Amino acid sequence: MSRGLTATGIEVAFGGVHALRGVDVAVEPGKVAGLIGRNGSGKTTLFNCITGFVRPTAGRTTVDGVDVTSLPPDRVVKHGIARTFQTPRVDPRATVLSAVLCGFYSRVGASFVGSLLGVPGAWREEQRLHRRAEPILERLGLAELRGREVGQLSMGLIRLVEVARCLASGARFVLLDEPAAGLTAAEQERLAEQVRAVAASGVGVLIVEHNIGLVRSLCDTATALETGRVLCAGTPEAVVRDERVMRSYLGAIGDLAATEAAA
Ligand SMILES: Nc1ncnc2c1ncn2[C@@H]1O[C@H](COP(=O)(O)OP(=O)(O)OP(=O)(O)O)[C@@H](O)[C@H]1O
Repeated sequence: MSRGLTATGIEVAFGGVHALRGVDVAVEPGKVAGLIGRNGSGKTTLFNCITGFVRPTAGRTTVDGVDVTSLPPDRVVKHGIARTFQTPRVDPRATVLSAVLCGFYSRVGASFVGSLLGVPGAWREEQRLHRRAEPILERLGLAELRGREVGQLSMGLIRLVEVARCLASGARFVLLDEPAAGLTAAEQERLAEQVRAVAASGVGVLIVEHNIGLVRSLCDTATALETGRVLCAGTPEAVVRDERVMRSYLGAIGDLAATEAAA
């Protein structure tokens, strides 16, 4: 059985718009795979496809060899895939801590119901989950904010809370959609450290990111999309230096130059 998350020959059409045309992407356990491409190239559609929000018209998605193509999102989650959204989906009235704990509850649903009903043992379980959440909050720089309502935070930090929830979920594969957007340089560095730590624990990460510096420093592999097709795939270094990628993804040239000037 092949290990990893693979999407092979994925095709998606919205009416006359071919959002994805025969896209292949693979994420190995313990590795970080980057997905780049200009706006509208199909990155989010690929995430939606892998996680069951959009049905492909052709192609196949497998998790550790098990076919999960066209399963609905709640069934895909059970195969060990968690994701974030470009516009975070976190209850703005939840505290930062409870929003992150939701990630654990998605795996141990009974505990949540138990704690609501005051079932004996549920309190101890709750405390155990708190102890697991704390290091993630700490490492992402969210510990001080644990009691704050999510809705009071900046969009960048709300995105980070969603990342924390996702990383806390115990999923074997994590899909992060532009997690660094709106973060300060220090917050981005903490995010990168945490993603590396999660990958080092054996989790496979697929990350959509426009920040080329972050892609180069964080990812083991990269895939560039253009108008729904794979333009180029390989090491991040090879992909960001590929002439076709540079031409297609103009922002990368500026980012690349800035990264090199800073190095
Ligand atoms: N629900 C939809 N209905 C119709 N067209 C859609 C839908 N979702 C995406 N598209 C189209 O599919 C193409 C790919 O969009 P997608 O959002 O996947 O690109 P993206 O690379 O994630 O862009 P961005 O970086 O702006 O998020 C675009 O042409 C977009 O307009």
